[in-house]
Amino acid sequence: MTSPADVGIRTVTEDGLREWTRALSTGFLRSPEVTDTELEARRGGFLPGRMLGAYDGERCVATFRSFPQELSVGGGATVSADAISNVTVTSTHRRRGILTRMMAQDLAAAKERGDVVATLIAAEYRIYGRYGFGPATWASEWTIDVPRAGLDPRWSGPADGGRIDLVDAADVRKLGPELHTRLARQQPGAVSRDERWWQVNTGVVRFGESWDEPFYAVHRSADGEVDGLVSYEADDKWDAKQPQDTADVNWLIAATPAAERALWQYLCSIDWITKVKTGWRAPDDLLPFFLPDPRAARLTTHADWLWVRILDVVRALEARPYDGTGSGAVGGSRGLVLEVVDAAGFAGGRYRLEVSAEGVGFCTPGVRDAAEITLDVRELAALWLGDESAVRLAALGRVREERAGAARVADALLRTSRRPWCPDIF
Ligand SMILES: CC(=O)SCCNC(=O)CCNC(=O)[C@H](O)C(C)(C)COP(=O)(O)OP(=O)(O)OC[C@H]1O[C@@H](n2cnc3c(N)ncnc32)[C@H](O)[C@@H]1OP(=O)(O)O
Repeated sequence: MTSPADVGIRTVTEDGLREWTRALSTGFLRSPEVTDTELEARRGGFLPGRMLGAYDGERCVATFRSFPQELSVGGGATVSADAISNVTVTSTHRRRGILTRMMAQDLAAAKERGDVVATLIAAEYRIYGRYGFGPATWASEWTIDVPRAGLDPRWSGPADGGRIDLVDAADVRKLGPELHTRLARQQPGAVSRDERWWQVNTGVVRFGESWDEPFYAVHRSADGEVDGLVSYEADDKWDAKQPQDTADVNWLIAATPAAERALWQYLCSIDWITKVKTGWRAPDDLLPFFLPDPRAARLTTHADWLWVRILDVVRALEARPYDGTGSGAVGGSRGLVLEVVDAAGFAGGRYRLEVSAEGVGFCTPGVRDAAEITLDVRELAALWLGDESAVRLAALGRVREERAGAARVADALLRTSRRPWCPDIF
């Protein structure tokens, strides 16, 4: 067996895409055959310098890809992210440190570029904490038992002058980007969708030989503005002459609660549909409470979703808006001194976070004041967008209070009234 040192990591050239794609499929337990269709799709997403492969001789045995992304942090602000995807190590070469080497190389490059964070959606919970990532957003999936929901079976279109129309893929590519930007601006945890995202998700770019066109429905407000869009599929299930179709939501985005309600109501009103599978929603989604009987929406999955690795603490903490000032939480003190531990050396140090009455954060690095709270950079990632509670992490022994009550101050500063949510998988 080759020693780990003989497995070289290098950036992938366009010529090497077929071999790299074969390794990617192998790692994800898909057929290793690389079709010309898939190769063409991969070529379209090729970013020089951002794809890594590990090679044992000429054979690619590990894959890693990153691409530029904007991560919304609330209040219309975003930070630049190094989005990581397509991470695989072939089973013959696992647990020999190959991922660790690829990750170190990619994160160093991201830091050098000036990215504020790195992001990923983790296949398994236990992989990425060791590299400084923490779960910054969670996602929930419900299955709605439509007959139990208590909705009025009579005509149920929007009563506020809005309307719902079915549209086709070309309309989605035209209308979707602006609507998504509108949603992302107000949704901490949302990530940017580039033109390619819309092409992949409307069948223009295809990885497989077949594509089943989904249904698309748009919600327009009373003044004609597009403020909601859903992509869904339906199976064709019958049981004893009774229609038992499930509507499977690929994605649903809405910029207003009215649009969101109208689209769920629409999905639950389609004849033959007895179940609606919601896809990945915010953990505090409005959905169950739109239904007269919220228990008709059964929670089928609740799991960590977007993992974040903070590379630049100052820019991360200054980018997001703050609801609270943290004032008065501990003996009238305002702000917080955090000791951030980062074994990889990207973001460690002592920082003071202060928040003005207007909700603007100021972060000073290298302060000499005594730390009030000590935490690893992965815990800071879980707290950063407001989802996790420092008091909870302190109870778990993952945040250390150097001053009694400091975790409560952290919560008063960092927590948000609605939870962050990332609607996408990448
Ligand atoms: C963003 C994404 O793309 S998510 C998709 C991730 N990919 C997959 O899940 C595909 C299947 N799995 C794989 O390809 C590989 O097993 C990987 C990529 C998860 C790990 O690659 P490896 O090269 O084996 O990891 P590496 O040897 O660098 O492991 C480093 C450490 O992480 C641990 N580790 C790695 N994977 C796992 C895991 N799935 N569960 C628990 N621990 C893990 C190792 O035990 C090791 O621990 P140690 O440092 O204490 O010894």
